[in-house]
Amino acid sequence: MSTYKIVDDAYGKSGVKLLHIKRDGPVHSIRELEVNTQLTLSSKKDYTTGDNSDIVATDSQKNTVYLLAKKYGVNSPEEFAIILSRHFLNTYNHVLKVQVHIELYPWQRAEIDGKKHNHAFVFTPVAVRVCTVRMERNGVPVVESGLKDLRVLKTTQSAFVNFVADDYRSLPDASDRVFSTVITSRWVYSTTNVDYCRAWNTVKDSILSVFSGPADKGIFSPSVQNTLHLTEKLVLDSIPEINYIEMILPNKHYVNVDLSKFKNVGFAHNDTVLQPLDKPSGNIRAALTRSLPSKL
Ligand SMILES: O=c1[nH]c(=O)c2[nH]c(=O)[nH]c2[nH]1
Repeated sequence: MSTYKIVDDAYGKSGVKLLHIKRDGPVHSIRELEVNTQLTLSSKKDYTTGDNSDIVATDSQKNTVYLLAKKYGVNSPEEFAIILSRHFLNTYNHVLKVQVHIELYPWQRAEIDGKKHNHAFVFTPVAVRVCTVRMERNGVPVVESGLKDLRVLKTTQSAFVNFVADDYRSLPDASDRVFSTVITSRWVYSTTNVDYCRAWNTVKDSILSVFSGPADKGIFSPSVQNTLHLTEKLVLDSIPEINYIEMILPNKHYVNVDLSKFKNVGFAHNDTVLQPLDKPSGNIRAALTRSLPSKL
C-alpha cells in the first residue's frame, strides 16, 4: 500500500482589512492594513481525519488581528506582525509556525496651506509597503519588508547597446532611450532592532536616487540590470541591518512611433511621440546578499 506524507501546510485568514486610528488629542494618525495570517500546526489530524479539535478557526485569527490592534495599536506593520506572530505561538502550544503578511495602504497626512493637517489624509500611492514576518516555535522572528508598485520613468540617460548580435537579434543599439519600470523589492533584516519606517524610507529613496540621479543632470544607466545592482548595493551600504535584498524590474517598453512615412510634413525624425507597450515587457530580477566574511 502506498504511504504519503504532508510536506507543507498552513492555513489562516487573508485580506483582514483594518483601519487603526491613533488619537493624540486633536492630532490623529492612521494605519490602514490588509493582514494575512497563516498557522502551521503540529498535528495534521485536521487534514487527515477531519478532527477539528486543534484548529484555531480562521475566524478567530481574524478576531485576534482586531483585538491585538486595539490592545497594542499599530506602530509599524513589521512590529504589529511580530506581535501577532508571538501571540499565536505563545497562546497555542500546538502551533509550530506562523507567517503574517501585511500590506499598508499609502495614506499620507494632508497639507493645507503648507501646514500638516490634524486629521485629514490623502491616498498617495507612490508605492505600497509590505512586510512578512515568519516565526517558528523557539525561534526568532524573521522580518522581511518590501515595496511594490513603485512606477518610475525617465526620458533620457538610459541606453542599451553591445548585446548579443546574432541571427535572432532585430533590436538596434539604443544610445538614448526611455527607461520605465514598476519596481517590486523585498529585503530581509538580520535583527529585530530596527527602525522599520526609517529603513523603508531609506530603501525607497535609494531606489529613486539611483534611478534618477541628480535633479539637473540625472545619472546614466547602461542597462536595467546595472541600475538594479547599483540600487541593491546602495541599500546594503546604507542599512547594515539588511543582509539580503531582491529587486524585480520589468522593463516597460516605450517605442518611438514610426513617422518616417510622413517626411513631406517634416516628421521624419521623431523622439517625442512614443507608444507605450503594454506587453511584452522585459523582466529583470536579482538578489544581493552580504558575502560571508573570509575565514582566512
Ligand atoms: O536594460 C535592458 N536589459 C535587457 O536585458 C534588455 N533586453 C532588451 O531587449 N532590452 C533590454 N534592456
